[in-house]
Amino acid sequence: MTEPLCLQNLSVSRDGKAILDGIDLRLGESERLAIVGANGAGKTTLLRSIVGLEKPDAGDVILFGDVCKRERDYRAKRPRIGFLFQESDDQLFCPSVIEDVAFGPLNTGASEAEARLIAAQTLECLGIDHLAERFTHRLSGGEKRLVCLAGLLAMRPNVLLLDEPTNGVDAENGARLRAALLAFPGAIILVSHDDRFVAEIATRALILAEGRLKPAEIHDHVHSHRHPHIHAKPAP
Ligand SMILES: Nc1ncnc2c1ncn2[C@@H]1O[C@H](COP(=O)(O)OP(=O)(O)OP(=O)(O)O)[C@@H](O)[C@H]1O
Repeated sequence: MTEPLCLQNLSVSRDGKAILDGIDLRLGESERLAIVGANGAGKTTLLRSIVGLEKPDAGDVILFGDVCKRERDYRAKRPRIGFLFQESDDQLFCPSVIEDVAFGPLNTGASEAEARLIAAQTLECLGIDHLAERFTHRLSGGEKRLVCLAGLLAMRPNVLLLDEPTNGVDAENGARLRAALLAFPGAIILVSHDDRFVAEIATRALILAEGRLKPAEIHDHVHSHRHPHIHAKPAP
């Protein structure tokens, strides 16, 4: 498959302030890349730029080998990219869980019966089939995260962009999330402040600071307790 994502010299600013300042990034087709950095560093802005929700001042977003400039370029690629928003309530909009997860397949041509079957299978794979008939707005924060992920996985995307997937997720659902991501065959960009989760999932890490991406090292070592760290790589 063609490389799913390439950013070339991408710059995005807001109110005259550079948020992303000449970002270059290539993502391999089954790579799991973590992007870490301080609050406000621009991680969400970077994810939004990838799917065309931010308009760059300069540079190129190349998705699956095609340069995307206009909304219709991005629209053609979005079904292949699952974007987990930082806020689950921005993502869930159907009354019941099963309807929400079936929405994507239904919207891309599956029959109602097929879409519900895909949704039921996806919920089962994630170990949350017991939530199928629940009202989405009555789920807990952690349950909502898993249901949002189910909605993305039901689309069988090539890439997942995950903005703080473990927010509000307890240990049991965290284990479900981890298993699902490790089994996912496509590429992942994981934005997270959860160093332990990053250490478990990511095959590469980058730090976003001052609008630029720098290589990071992932350490996951044991003292008296397990204690993962992620920090900037020393200059060569
Ligand atoms: N809609 C907006 N309008 C104006 N400024 C914004 C908007 N959204 C974000 N910003 C600003 O852009 C900068 C980057 O925000 P962004 O959400 O990308 O950071 P982040 O690294 O994802 O932060 P966090 O770790 O807190 O989620 C911040 O200074 C933020 O205040």
